[in-house]
Amino acid sequence: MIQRPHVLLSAAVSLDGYLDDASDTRLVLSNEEDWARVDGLRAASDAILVGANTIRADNPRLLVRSPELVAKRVAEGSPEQPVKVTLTRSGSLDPAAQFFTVGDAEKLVYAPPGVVTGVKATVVELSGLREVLADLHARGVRRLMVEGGGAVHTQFLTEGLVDELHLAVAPFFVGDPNAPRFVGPGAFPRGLTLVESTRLGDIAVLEYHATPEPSDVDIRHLREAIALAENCPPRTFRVGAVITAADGEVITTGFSGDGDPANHAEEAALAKLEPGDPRLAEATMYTSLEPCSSRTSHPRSCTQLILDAGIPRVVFAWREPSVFVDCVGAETLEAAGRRVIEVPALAADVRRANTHIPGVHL
Ligand SMILES: NC(=O)C1=CN([C@@H]2O[C@H](COP(=O)(O)OP(=O)(O)OC[C@H]3O[C@@H](n4cnc5c(N)ncnc54)[C@H](OP(=O)(O)O)[C@@H]3O)[C@@H](O)[C@H]2O)C=CC1
Ligand SMILES: Nc1c(N[C@@H]2O[C@H](COP(=O)(O)O)[C@@H](O)[C@H]2O)[nH]c(=O)[nH]c1=O
Repeated sequence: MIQRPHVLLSAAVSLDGYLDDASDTRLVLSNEEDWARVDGLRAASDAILVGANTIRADNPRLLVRSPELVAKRVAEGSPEQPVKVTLTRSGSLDPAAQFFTVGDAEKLVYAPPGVVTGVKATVVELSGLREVLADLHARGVRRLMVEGGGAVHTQFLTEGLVDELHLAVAPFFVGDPNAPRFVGPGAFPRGLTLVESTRLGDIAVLEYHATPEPSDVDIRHLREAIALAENCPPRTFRVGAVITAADGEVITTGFSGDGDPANHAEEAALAKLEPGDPRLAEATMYTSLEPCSSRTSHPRSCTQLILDAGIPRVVFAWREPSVFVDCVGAETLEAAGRRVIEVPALAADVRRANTHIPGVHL
């Protein structure tokens, strides 16, 4: 299983959810007390990440400011300052930006090959965010603070890669649609629990923890299952399924019509394994649609197949609508003691693959 750092996402927002105004100068939302809180979060991190646009717009230093906090880091055996990290596709970064020129911290730039030149930093070949996190972990980063901006926050949240979210809410409105928002449109699949709310003068600080299920690994495999449905003919429901072993490794996949035109996705995936495969006892079934609970084309429903295979955990995106039958797959599995996790934030992607079915709309 790929290891990644703990990710804490931090932002200051206006009451209407903006990170900045649309002017050339940076909007300060935090007050002194709040900056001190942010400094504490930086000091507790191994690395701080911002998007390239934040470097271009704000020219941040990304340093721990308090000498006491710096001394505490050193006393604990950490470098004086956290590693600075940025992401860019364009490579458009000014070598004179304070990100590169202020402080002795290590600087990492994740970018496609050849686009970044002239900066005093280690340039690492970029693929996806998960690969960035795996690379940071391999470099010893265990706690990553993501400071923004909105494009970066949106990606971390929609990929389910945020463990903690700390939001400072300033008591005013920006009210300008040209200003950057905290997050853009997208599917936000993980739940958040409010664990602390603190008042710092006029600033409200809200601290959330991501719910453990669905995890980022669950989100990744469920999206793989949803993508598999693209292989299905538009005959009946177009569904994809992925089964993983206890270590998260994919052991089989399937989609509607795979192997036999009447096969359901879960059935097709299971048919590729030996009956009684011992990995199934700790497996997770990811399926884009709730497993069916009754059918005419084959003798056993997918719910029954999952029960018979001994799969203890099922993650799905879209609860079956009552188009053909009233499905009770989720309830039946739960009643049998199986763990069932529904991720409705991803249901729109499944509906999109099924608009050929009467009554299914986006
Ligand atoms: N209030 C607050 O707490 C904060 C406010 N801000 C504000 O946010 C605004 C900036 O936010 P925003 O415009 O959304 O930009 P971001 O800072 O999120 O940066 C976006 C840029 O980062 C790069 N990037 C993002 N994701 C990836 C990826 N997966 N792979 C490669 N490169 C990637 C791209 O750079 P490229 O274009 O070079 O390819 C992209 O254009 C500023 O106004 C700033 O003041 C920022 C941080 C905190
Ligand atoms: N404006 C704003 C934030 N902006 C963040 O702080 C960074 C500035 O870092 P530095 O140059 O080290 O002070 C900036 O690039 C952005 O990531 N953060 C907050 O907590 N509150 C605020 O009001």
